Formats: sequence, structure tokens, C-alpha cells
Amino acid sequence: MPKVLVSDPIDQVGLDIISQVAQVDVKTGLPAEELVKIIPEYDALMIRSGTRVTKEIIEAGTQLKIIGRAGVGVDNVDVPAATRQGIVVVNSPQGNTIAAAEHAIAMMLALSRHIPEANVSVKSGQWNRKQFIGVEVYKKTLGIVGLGKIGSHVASAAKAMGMKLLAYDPFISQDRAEQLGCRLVDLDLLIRESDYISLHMPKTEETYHLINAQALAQMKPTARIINCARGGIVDEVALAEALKNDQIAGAAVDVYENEPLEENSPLRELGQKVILTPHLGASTEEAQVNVAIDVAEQIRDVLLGLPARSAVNIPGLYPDALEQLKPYLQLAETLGNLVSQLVGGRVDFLDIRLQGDLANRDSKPVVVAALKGLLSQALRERVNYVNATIEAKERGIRVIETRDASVCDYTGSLHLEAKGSLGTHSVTGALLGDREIRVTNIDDFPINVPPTRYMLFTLHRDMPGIIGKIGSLLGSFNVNIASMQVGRKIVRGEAVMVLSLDDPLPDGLLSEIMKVAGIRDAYTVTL
Ligand SMILES: NC(=O)c1ccc[n+]([C@@H]2O[C@H](COP(=O)([O-])OP(=O)(O)OC[C@H]3O[C@@H](n4cnc5c(N)ncnc54)[C@H](O)[C@@H]3O)[C@@H](O)[C@H]2O)c1
Ligand SMILES: O=C(O)[C@H](O)COP(=O)(O)O
Repeated sequence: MPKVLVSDPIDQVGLDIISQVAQVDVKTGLPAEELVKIIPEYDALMIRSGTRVTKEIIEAGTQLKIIGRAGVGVDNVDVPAATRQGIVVVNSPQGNTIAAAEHAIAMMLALSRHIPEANVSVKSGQWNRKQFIGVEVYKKTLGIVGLGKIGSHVASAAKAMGMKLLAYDPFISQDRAEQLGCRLVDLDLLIRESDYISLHMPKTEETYHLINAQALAQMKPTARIINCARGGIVDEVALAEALKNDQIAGAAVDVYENEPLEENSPLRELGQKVILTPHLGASTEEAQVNVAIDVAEQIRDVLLGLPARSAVNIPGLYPDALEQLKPYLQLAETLGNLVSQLVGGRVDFLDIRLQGDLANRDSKPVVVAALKGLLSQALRERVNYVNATIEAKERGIRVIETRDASVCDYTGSLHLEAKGSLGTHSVTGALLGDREIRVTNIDDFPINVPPTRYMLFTLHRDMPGIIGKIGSLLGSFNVNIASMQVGRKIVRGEAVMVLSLDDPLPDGLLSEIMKVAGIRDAYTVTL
């Protein structure tokens, strides 16, 4: 039975789902050295933001097939390292959207009305109403940075409270922003004109310290900033300074550059100008159930050999689309494997042509499948859907993709042409009855054969006796022929022969075949 390590607190409902197919060990709060020690025995790792999954942990996880992040942000996972090792990384893109958006709104209101301090004050026996006079958000301008899932929900809620909305998101269209009632502006303008700024973008190289001393200096002295996105987007030292010097009126922070927040962080010393919560954006009962189910189901599926629906490091394979594409993925993988062997293993160039109906489908998964097949001789089980693209790139394989919907011999077919150490070869394949794979063309010779484990291909002169000679040679080496096909373009011209064999070709037989008069080339293939 596979083993799954759960290293952060996850709702029981998720653990129950994984337990259907695996042994689940919950060990939270492990130091990194301990994790490196125990990870080799696990097939899957399930985390939240509390575990930093470093390159070292990933490299030690030699059995790992999947890392499941029960939440949105995967910045605590070294995704490139996981990709290189063929480990799929999944998350729950929507499970905590509402929770995080509501937390941002709650922070904005709490900050405006001094709720945390007023609460502490009353509980400590005081009744001080003057000290806690707040401000209204109605008719104020909210600048939303990052108008994705959470930013959009914040926009709807803020609009309902009568706020004016500005948004900055370099990847969102004007139309989408307008639909949400936001005026799409540049970041400088948003920073200058907003009464509240709420951050909802990922932490990336571009967004790291995007809100720095310079940006804070441009904000209104009455403005307040809310960060429920990611620590590191705001420069915490600069923020503390800006608050201390009354450059801005307040800040509400849920996420920090280092978590847990350092004891001596200057943010802890700013009284009621700042509200700090310990990364609670996703901490609602509902969100924790959602993300646990979402990610546990993906871990279960991947351990059962099924695809994951929200993988962050493989092309989006959505279950419905995948169900239809699945036979084509198998076809692409088979043809990739076949053509790589025809060209001698090392491939420099691959042209993938999607033909017929296939030309109108999502090509990304098909291309990845072809690359997986292409590299499978060299990398064996080390190559998979996660790392095929990166491995191909690193080997300098140039890939081009073309489409031709006008080819209609079969509903959909796939043509691969590769250039490698033994020259250039092409193969075409299609599906029979939408399921069964047929190789329909080799080097422009029409054939129709099902791929089998052991195959022999010859390029020869179409002349009497040649097929018999090959058959006798195979017989004399005790190799049984399962099926045989010949394809030619013109009578007594060049021809190909494809033999499906029950046994692998013994050493020395290929060179004997090459000696037969009329044989120009011969290749063995093991699929
Ligand atoms: N505090 C929490 O507990 C909590 C909970 C959930 C999510 N989050 C975080 O909230 C953030 C948003 O999550 P989401 O689910 O809405 O993600 P999302 O992918 O739906 O939206 C992110 C948006 O940011 C935009 N963006 C990217 N780069 C940008 C840039 N340089 N400037 C401005 N916008 C940029 C993207 O175009 C996208 O629209 C993420 O950082 C996520 O990790 C925090
Ligand atoms: O990216 C996320 O989903 C949030 O930051 C939530 O993190 P958490 O799972 O540790 O609460």
C-alpha cells in the first residue's frame, strides 16, 4: 500500500479520502532535517503553508509521485525541483477563495473601526469611546492589486458596501475589470489615489517588495493597506517605518516574509495602527473542508494512476477533456517512442502534426505525451508528463507543432517527424474505433499495423522472394512472427515491411537481415 505523509494540519475529511488507497501518517511540525530523513519512504506529501518543501526534501523523496498543497499558494514548494524529478504538484485553486476574500474585508473593516483594540480595552475593564473613533469605507476608494479569484470577490463585496474601485493587474482585460465595477489603472495611480489598498497577487520575482518605501511614500497619509496575499510582497521594515512616521494611516497584515513572524518584528510595536493575524486567510471550517477534499482526491487519483485536475506543473488536463483525449495521448506516446528508435535514440528535432479532428483539440497534452514517448528509451520511468517538456528542452530537442484539419483518412491522426543520429524518419498513427492504435504510415509508406512490444521494420526493394528470405532468417533464429505488413508506393519500387514479433530480436540477427539482397535498411523497435 502506498504511504502518504501529511505534514501540516489537514481536515479529517481529506485524510479519510486518502485512507481509501494509502496508509496516511500525520506528522506535523517536523523540522526540515527530520523530513529529509523520513521522506524516502513516502509516495505522496500533503501540506499547507507550514511546510517548506525544499530541493533537499524533494531530492530525498525518491518515491514521491505527488505533493499536494491544501490551499492556493505553492511558493513554499520548490516546484522546479519537483518538476525535474517528475513529481506532480497540485493545489486547490478555489477551495479557500471566499475565506481569503472575507478575511481581507474583515481586516479592512476592523482596521477602520479599531475593533481589535476596542475589544481588548473593554475586556480589560475600560469604557473608552473617544479613543476608538473610526472611519467609514462607504464612498472611499479601494485599490485592488491582483484581480484574480480572491481580488474579484473582494471587488464584489466592496462594491456592495458602496466603495469606488480601482484595480491593477497586468494580466486582466479592461472588460473583465469593468464587469467587476473596477477602473483598471496603472500601479502608480492606484497607489496615489486609493484610501485602501488590498493586495491579491502571487509572490513572484516581480511582486517581491512591490510595496516598498518608495510606494508607501506615494500613498495618502490617510490610506490603509491590507496584505492577505503573501509575505514579501510588502517590505515589512519599510511598512513599519511608514506607519511610525505617519506616512500612512494603517495596515492589516495576515502574511509575512518569515512565518511565524519574528518576535522582534517592528510590526509588533505599532499599536492600533496595525492589525496582525497569523496567516488566517484560509482558516474557516468551510475552506479547510474544501481544500482537504480537493487535494486529497487528487492525491488518491494520482496514486491510482489517474491524472490530477489542478496540477501546477503539467499542462491543464481537465477530466472531461482528458477522457476524450486519453486514447490520443497513448497514441502520441507510442509514436514518440517508435520514431525515437527509428532515428537512433538521440533526437535533435521533432515536428508534431495534429491532423483531422485532432487539429481542433488542445494540443499541449498531446505534445507532452509525444515527448514522453520520445524520451522513454533514454530516461525510462524517469520521464513522465510532469518533466517531459523540461527534459526535452534541456536535451536541446527543437519541437515544432503544426496542424492540418484537412487530412481526413481517419477521424484524427498524428504525424511525427524526427531528426536524429540515424537521419530523419516519420510515423503517422490513428485510432481505430476511437480506441485501438494503428500505425498508418512510416516514412511516407502507407501501412496499417497495431503497435506491438517487439517490431522489425525494413526498407527494401519491392521484389519477389525478399519477404520469404526474412521470414526464413527469423525462423532460423527461433523468432516467431505475429503479423506482417508490406507497404509500397509503386510496384517494384521501394517498400517497407513491418513485422510484429513475439520475441525480441537476438544479437546478430539484424546484421544478417541487412545482408539480404534488396534490403536497404532495417530497424528493431521495442515498445
Ligand atoms: N492569506 C491567506 O491565507 C491566503 C489564502 C488564499 C490565497 N492567498 C494568496 O492570495 C493571492 C491571490 O490568490 P488567488 O486565488 O486570487 O489567485 P489568482 O491566481 O486567482 O489571482 C492572482 C491575480 O494576480 C495577478 N497578478 C500576477 N502578477 C501580478 C502583478 N505583478 N501585479 C498585479 N497583479 C498580478 C494575476 O493576473 C491574477 O489575476 C495569492 O498570493 C495566494 O497565495 C492567501
Ligand atoms: O495560499 C493559500 O492557500 C493560503 O495562504 C492558505 O494557507 P494555509 O493553508 O496555510 O492556511
